[in-house]
Amino acid sequence: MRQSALPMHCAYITVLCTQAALVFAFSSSSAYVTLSSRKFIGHITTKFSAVQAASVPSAESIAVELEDTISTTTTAPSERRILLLEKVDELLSSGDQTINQNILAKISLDVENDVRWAKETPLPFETDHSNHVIGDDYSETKEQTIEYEPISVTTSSTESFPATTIALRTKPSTPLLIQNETTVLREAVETYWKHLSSTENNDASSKSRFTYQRKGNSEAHLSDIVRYYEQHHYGEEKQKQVSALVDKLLLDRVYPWVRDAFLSKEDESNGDLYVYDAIFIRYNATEAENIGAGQPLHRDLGYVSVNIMLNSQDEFDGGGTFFENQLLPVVLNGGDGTSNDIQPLKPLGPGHAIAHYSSDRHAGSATFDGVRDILVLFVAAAAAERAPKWEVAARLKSKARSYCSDASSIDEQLLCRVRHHRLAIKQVPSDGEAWHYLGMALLDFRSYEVTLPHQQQDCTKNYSILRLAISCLEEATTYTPCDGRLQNNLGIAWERLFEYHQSREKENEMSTADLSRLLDSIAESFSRSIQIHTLCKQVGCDVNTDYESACLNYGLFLSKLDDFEGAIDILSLVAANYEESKDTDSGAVDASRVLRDASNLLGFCKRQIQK
Ligand SMILES: O=C(O)CCC(=O)C(=O)O
Ligand SMILES: [Fe+2]
Repeated sequence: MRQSALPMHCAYITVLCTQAALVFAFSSSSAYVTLSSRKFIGHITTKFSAVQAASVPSAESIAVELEDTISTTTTAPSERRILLLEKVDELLSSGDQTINQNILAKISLDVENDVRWAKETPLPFETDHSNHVIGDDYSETKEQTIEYEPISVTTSSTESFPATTIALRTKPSTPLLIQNETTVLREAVETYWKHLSSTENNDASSKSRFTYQRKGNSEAHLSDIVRYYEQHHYGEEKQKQVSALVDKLLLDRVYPWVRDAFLSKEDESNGDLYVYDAIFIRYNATEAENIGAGQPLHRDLGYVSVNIMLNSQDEFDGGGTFFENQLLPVVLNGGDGTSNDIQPLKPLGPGHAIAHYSSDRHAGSATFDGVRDILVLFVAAAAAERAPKWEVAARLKSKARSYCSDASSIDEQLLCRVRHHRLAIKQVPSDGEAWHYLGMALLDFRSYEVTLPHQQQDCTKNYSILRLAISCLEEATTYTPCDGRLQNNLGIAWERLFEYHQSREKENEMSTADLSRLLDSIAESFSRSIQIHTLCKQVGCDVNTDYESACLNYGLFLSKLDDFEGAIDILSLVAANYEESKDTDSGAVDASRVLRDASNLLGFCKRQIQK
């Protein structure tokens, strides 16, 4: 009851509906494409003939607007952000503050509900010392300040250039759990799992809320385990041991560490730390499919994620946590695309941990052999007055779609999404994900507008929205340059601009320089997306669908330019997987459609060359 009424997603994959593959359909005499996988967006032909024949701005105004682009290289970041947001606000006519206030009130209510829910779990809040008596068993482990060190990457060979911290790691002297403590916890989970499998379990609270249901992954919520021991009086001693250990772990080690390492730098008072969710995860390579046991790239909900290793590296091959930002040196320095020195991060050994901002995109790299056990704690803060900005932003982004679904019309729905991401940026102006989603919401809005009957269209406005969407996506790349989906979406957005200019061929010959700049931008975005996904794959991160989409999009783009050889090179990277995917039942419908389209397009390109 309680759980089902409340959101309890420990993590979320950031799904973007327009993070589309351009779906290719082929017939014997002509090729055509429709855009988008989940949603109909538009219709173009191979040669970019007119998409729309509505009234259009003059050639002169187009030229001015192209020059007018808010450049990510020449304008100061803060000034650029202000200019962009002013344009978004104009579109939203956001003088209407009550709409914003209503959205924020809804978000606050969600936060309050989650805090209330967390209070009812047996996991202590930071200031709960008095209610949670640490058991005798653990009093001998002296209270000790957790020592830690950063794991960083350097993006410049200049020594004065600051390194970027990816995560923090506990030092050898202070693991979060000593050996017999990891044993107690692992045994407790085993016992709990046995109990679940031996009983016909209809209790909603013990049903899985794990986001990544995938072969080879098992999980158990820490609160359910503690509660299980409390409720089943599983030998008085045992019960005391498990809850005392969890209390000690949180109150004496995790909270002080998180506060010292992450919150002491914050300028706002963030209130009481608590565990938003905590899960044991077992990755079992034997049960997993051939891609290994792991989790795709995602962000966690919460402020800081603490990932504790529970068993020795001798017991498994692969594994570890991979962070997108580990690619910064390659992506920012235009590296050669190899990642020999990029390895998923691992704590020093069992009982040790790494901690990172929950909003940094990361993945559980594939465990290829054996079993890897971890305990992940998602730590958040229950502020007395209002939720911390980062939490409001995270919720605005993750709720945008569902909260906007009941708007009265499609364009209201789309603008509502724009508004959510705009508000998220107000909370955290450097939130790359919010800029990405804002850009995509604008792109969807513009795509919807161009499907309206011509007399209802305002072509100048459509064009400005497209430019604005592109600028927001570009802004996102300054904060999250290693997001391969973002690069793919930017490629799609640039292509829309190219199509727009193609459709206006008669009125306005685009200058050769502008045209070639645009074509370069499209190719650069798609190839960067492919490069990033390739690197992610090399470190055991499951990005197959995104990789295939980027290859299809790039191949399609090249084939539309009649560069069939280039398209064949790119499409060959994935088309062979189509035959394989037909033999397995693992592929999602969208994924196999992308592969099928890549395979069909490859055949088409080959025939064009033979002609
Ligand atoms: O396998 C890992 O290390 C990543 C775990 C993780 O990201 C999560 O559970 O949210
Ligand atoms: Fe995670």
